[in-house]
Amino acid sequence: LPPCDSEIYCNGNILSAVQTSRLFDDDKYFVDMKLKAPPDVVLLAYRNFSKEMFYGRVPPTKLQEFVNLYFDKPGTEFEPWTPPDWHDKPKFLGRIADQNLRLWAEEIHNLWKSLGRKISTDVNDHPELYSQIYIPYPFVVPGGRFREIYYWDSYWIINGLLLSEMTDTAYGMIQNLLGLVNRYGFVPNGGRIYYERRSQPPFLTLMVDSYYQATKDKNFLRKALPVLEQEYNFWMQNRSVAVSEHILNRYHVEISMPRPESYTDDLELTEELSNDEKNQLLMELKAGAESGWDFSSRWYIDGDGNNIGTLSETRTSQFLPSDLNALMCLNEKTLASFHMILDDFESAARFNLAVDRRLAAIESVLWDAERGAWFDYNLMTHSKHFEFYPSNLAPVWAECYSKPAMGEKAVQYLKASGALQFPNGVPTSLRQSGQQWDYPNAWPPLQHMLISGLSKIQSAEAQELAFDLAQRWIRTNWLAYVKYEAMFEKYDVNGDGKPGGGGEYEVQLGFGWTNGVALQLLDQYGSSLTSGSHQVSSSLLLFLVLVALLMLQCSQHYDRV
Ligand SMILES: OC[C@H]1O[C@H](O[C@H]2O[C@H](CO)[C@@H](O)[C@H](O)[C@H]2O)[C@H](O)[C@@H](O)[C@@H]1O
Repeated sequence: LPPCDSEIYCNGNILSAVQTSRLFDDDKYFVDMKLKAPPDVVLLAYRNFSKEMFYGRVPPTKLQEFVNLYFDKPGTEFEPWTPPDWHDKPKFLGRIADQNLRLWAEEIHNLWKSLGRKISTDVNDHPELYSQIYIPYPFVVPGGRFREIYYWDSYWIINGLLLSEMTDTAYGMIQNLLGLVNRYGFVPNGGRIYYERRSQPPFLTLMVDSYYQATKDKNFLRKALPVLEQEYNFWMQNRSVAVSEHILNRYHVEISMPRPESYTDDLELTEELSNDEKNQLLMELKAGAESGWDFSSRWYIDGDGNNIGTLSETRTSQFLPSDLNALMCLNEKTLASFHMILDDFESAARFNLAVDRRLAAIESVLWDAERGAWFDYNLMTHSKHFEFYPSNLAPVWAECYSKPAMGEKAVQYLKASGALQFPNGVPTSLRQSGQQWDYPNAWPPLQHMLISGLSKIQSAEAQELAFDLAQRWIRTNWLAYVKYEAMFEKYDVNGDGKPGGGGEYEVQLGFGWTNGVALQLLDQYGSSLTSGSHQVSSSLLLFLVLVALLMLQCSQHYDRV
């Protein structure tokens, strides 16, 4: 892969000086700014400017002046845009029985307008002035500091858009991502040049499937399929490992620079290390970002047993993740089904064979019959990592297991795990590491995968649990919305409507995947979900009726007296 060679946005003296001087609260702010002059002009100006300073170290006030002179604030790369396919009464709203939830769903549906972005053509004409990667179709961003398209977020965003009957916007987002595969061979983490050497969980095939299920557009499928296969091959060639006779996937990034958008975090964490250790940790942190779980004790190499561990023990590439392999299995099944739809039986057979191999690999390496779930496999200790994560049930979501009894066992595993004791969602783990992909945070994509998986199991117990978790999640989102008039990227399982926290940046509002998941759950369970407040109002009503009766009785009594 060609490295990101921008001496402004990816490496170089200006990046280092601005970030280490902490001119901005969030390192991502600077690398999202637009250049007011071509990079060579800015680089030369900086060289001359810093030469005049004592010892070449530019004082922060002077540096701020330099930044003001040569950079525009983030966000100037967009044109005003309102999705033309937005309309105010998509059908799914009518299927939501609880009036509070229906009105709230309408507001979430409205949010697509404020989260829609169109990149101006100047980014295409002068890419050297921006870190934003030009993509031709408008798209929906997560929100807050996330001012660009994100790979796996887009799956839940697109599912929400399809419910909102915004098929054209969903189509454009998928075309953008297919275009990125044509350009890079895979989909980058997000639409910025500093993200272009790592990916995120590969959900593009499932996005195409969601779009196909909504439109039945075979022409679209025919054009998308070779690109999806290209992406699949990237993951099989660059992100796989053999364990005995099996091949399984992992996250793995071989670039050892600090992440420009989290520059000072990476510098601080690695400053005491030897060069080799530093390079290794920087690669593992990027693999953590590729997993979408950045960061989590899930990737700490010694994080089993009583020891929580620290971020510097991150060894993401040394795990074969249960959820990534479940996703790859579902991708293989979906690619086989696409070939069947297009009457290419030979290619369908090729992918069905891949599914058989994947199932054998998952069941031999990740499945634990005694515990009844699928666990990440540690390549260093050659053993499974038995901590609780919602991802331990990902094969249920992907329906990638060979016997129905395994699904039922997984339900019992979940019930005994200790993760269901929280009224506001299932936590990301049971460890409080201070990282954002750990306890007490609960994330929308994980809730959705868990609920959707349980709802596919036949037993009444699994179905009831799926509904119960959907009700808890909707209540959490709704309570937070009532309190803050906002949707958050993550929530705290211990507060009734409390946003999540921890990690490298402040909790963000918006929020693309949260909205997509809420709309999907409101659609799936809309006839039975409640906001809880009509229960309050019915008890209030009962109380008022009793008071009225009492007053009536009293007045009759006084009349008689
Ligand atoms: O700036 C730190 C990291 O931020 C992103 O990760 C988080 O937000 C993404 C957008 O919602 C989400 O996809 C990811 O799962 C979150 O952990 C970014 O993706 C990272 O690469 C970046 O280092």
